[in-house]
Amino acid sequence: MLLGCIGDDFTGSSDLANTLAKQGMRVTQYSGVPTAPAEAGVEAGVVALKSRTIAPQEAIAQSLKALEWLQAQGCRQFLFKYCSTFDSTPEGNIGPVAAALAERLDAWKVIVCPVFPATGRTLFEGHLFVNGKLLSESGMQDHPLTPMTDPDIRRWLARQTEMPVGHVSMAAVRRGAEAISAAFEAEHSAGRRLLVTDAIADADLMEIGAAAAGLPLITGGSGIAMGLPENFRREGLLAGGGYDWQGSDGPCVVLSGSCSIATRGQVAYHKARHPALQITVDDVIAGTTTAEGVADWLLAQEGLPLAYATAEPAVVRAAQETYGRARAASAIEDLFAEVTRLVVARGATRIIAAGGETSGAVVEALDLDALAIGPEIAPGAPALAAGPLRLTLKSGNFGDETFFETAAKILGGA
Ligand SMILES: Nc1ncnc2c1ncn2[C@@H]1O[C@H](COP(=O)(O)OP(=O)(O)O)[C@@H](O)[C@H]1O
Ligand SMILES: O=C(O)[C@@H](O)C(=O)COP(=O)(O)O
Repeated sequence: MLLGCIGDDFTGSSDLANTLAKQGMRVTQYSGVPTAPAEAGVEAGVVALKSRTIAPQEAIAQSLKALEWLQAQGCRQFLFKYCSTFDSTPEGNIGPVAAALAERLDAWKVIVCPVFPATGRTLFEGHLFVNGKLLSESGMQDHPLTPMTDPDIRRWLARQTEMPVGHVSMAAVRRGAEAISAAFEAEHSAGRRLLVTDAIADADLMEIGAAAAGLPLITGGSGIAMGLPENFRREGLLAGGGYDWQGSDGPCVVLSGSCSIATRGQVAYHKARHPALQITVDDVIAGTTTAEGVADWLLAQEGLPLAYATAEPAVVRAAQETYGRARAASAIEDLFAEVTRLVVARGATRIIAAGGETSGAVVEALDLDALAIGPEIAPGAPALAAGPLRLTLKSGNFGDETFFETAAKILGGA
């Protein structure tokens, strides 16, 4: 294994695995830190954690454990993957985890770059934009767990960690890999260690990737991985070839716990055309909606059934005010976890999950050790395979409104 990756959620990890696979690396995604050594032939290992919104100390502990396993597999470079919208709170967990990994790896020039141009995430003068809007005006300010109210990534990161934050501007990035390396060096000389790096296009990420050759630790969204495989290829270290994808035509269900704008559009589109069951926090907590009931309903439907807790920000806020943010979230996540266990036990072979936390609950419920990476369904969202199961873990804001239909077809082998 050459490149060791730690993802702070399950959708984000599959997004990263997709990028690395498209750039020609043999990738496996692991659910949590494996207990056994990796199988032979894996060039990039992505350890998916569900550490985005847990307590910072716990996120650090899990990330260091993942790092130790990846080191034991022989990795020579490490990547900490977080969200392209920098999903975190003023306490963390991006800053605390990045700082802990940097300390452990003795890394002094640590790139911080959430940019993902294919999904509209760009960074200019340290400010993050989503489809041309400042992060804090993009809808992310209403996220149920990590409301992003400041678009200045340098300022947000500096609230999370005492490790000095620097900046590499677009002016340097546009001059190419050598200039970027020189800018990293200048920041390092000035005592700055977490280097927020501007980029607005794939070409920028390729240059940053080239400048990252040999750096022990890189952090960012999946875009920052684009240029890394080429460094290994140049050294003759990549074998080429990938996973031979085959679909499954078994029963397919869609489970959506994401309340992000793109998912809300997908749910609206889907429920106008397919059977759809709305799940509310009130009903789950009152016990009037049960996992058994939802599973029964899903498996009794024709077409492509959807169970969704997806709701508008005002509805989410009301549930959080009544039950607290954590209780509302875990009520929905625990329900989807149990629904997943039940539908798979009863024969479902295709699962489409929407939302990072939701997908984490779904995959953890299935106790899957390793996921193989199949074709891309939408930018950042690949098809995945584990034994007879075919699944996709869709980040909240990825995919067009037909995503669930398209995913079902690709998981089916189309
Ligand atoms: N109706 C709702 N009210 C309150 N919280 C909700 C509701 N529906 C879903 N949630 C919670 O919101 C969170 C959404 O996060 P996530 O699944 O990561 O989606 P995204 O990828 O869009 O961020 C989950 O913890 C989920 O359980
Ligand atoms: O980088 C991204 O945007 C995604 O890979 C990701 O991490 C999204 O997280 P969720 O929206 O919470 O699924």
